[in-house]
Amino acid sequence: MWRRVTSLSPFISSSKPSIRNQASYGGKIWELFTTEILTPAKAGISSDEKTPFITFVVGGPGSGKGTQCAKIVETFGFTHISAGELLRREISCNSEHGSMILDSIREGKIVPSEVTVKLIEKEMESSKNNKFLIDGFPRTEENRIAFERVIGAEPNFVLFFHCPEEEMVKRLLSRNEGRVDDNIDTIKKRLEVFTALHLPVIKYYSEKGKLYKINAVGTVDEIFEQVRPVFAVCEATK
Ligand SMILES: Nc1ncnc2c1ncn2[C@@H]1O[C@H](COP(=O)(O)OP(=O)(O)OP(=O)(O)O)[C@@H](O)[C@H]1O
Ligand SMILES: Nc1ccn([C@H]2C[C@H](O)[C@@H](COP(=O)(O)O)O2)c(=O)n1
Ligand SMILES: [Mg+2]
Repeated sequence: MWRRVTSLSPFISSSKPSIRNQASYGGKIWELFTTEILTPAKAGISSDEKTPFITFVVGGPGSGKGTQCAKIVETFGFTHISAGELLRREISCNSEHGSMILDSIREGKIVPSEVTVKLIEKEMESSKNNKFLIDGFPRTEENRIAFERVIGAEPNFVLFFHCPEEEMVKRLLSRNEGRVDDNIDTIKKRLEVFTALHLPVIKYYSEKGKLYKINAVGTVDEIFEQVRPVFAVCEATK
C-alpha cells in the first residue's frame, strides 16, 4: 500500500547522467527533448517501500503506450493505470459522468481533470502495489496540476513515446478494438488536441530532467529494449 506524500521534493541532482539516448529521426518540436537514463540517486528513487513510485507514460494517440505498458508490467511488476481505460469503464457502467465522458471521447476532447484524477486516485488507493504506470496522463497542464494537487505527488519520471503522425494514424486505423474514437475524423481531432495541449507538459518534465524520450518506431520488442534500461535502474535499487 502506498502512502500519500505531503510535500513535493525535487528528484534530480546535478550530477552527470550515466547514459544518454537521443531519438534519431526527424520530427517537430519534440526533437528538443532528450532522453536520459539517470543514476538511481539522480532519478530520486526512494528506498521507502511505502512511498509510491510513479511513472507517467505519455505520447500521441497510437504511439504504443498501452502495448509497452503491458511489457513493463510483465517484466517489472508495476500496476498499470490507463486513464483512457478508466474513463471507458465509466461509460460502460453508466456512471454519473458516463455520457459527458462519451461525448468528450467521441469528439477527441479531454475530460475535465477533476474527473480523471479522482478515478486515478481511487485506483491507486485500492492497489496493494506501490509502483504505478499511469498511462495517457497527464494530457494537459491542467491534468498535471490537478494530479499534484489531489495526489500530492509528482512522477519519479515520465516516459514519452515519440512517433510520427503517419505511423500513429496507420496503427489506430488498424487497431480493431471497436473504440468509438478510432475513426479518421476523431483521430484528426485527437492529434490536434495532442499537438496543442501536450507540448507544455513535455516541456515541463524535460526542464525538470524527468523526461525519457523513446523512439516509438520499430517493432514492439525493439522499442521495449529502449524502455527496459529506464526501469532496470529502478530494479537495481530494490
Ligand atoms: N511498435 C509497434 N509497431 C506496430 N504496431 C504497434 C506497435 N506498438 C503498438 N502497435 C499497435 O498499434 C495500435 C496502438 O497501440 P497502443 O494501443 O499501444 O497505443 P496507445 O498509445 O496506447 O494508443 P491510445 O492513446 O489511442 O490509447 C495497437 O493495435 C497495437 O497493437
Ligand atoms: N488524461 C486523459 C486521458 C484520456 N482522456 C480521454 C480522451 C482520449 O482521447 C480518450 C482515450 O484515451 P487513450 O486510451 O487514448 O489514452 O480518453 C482524457 O480525457 N484525459
Ligand atoms: Mg492506450
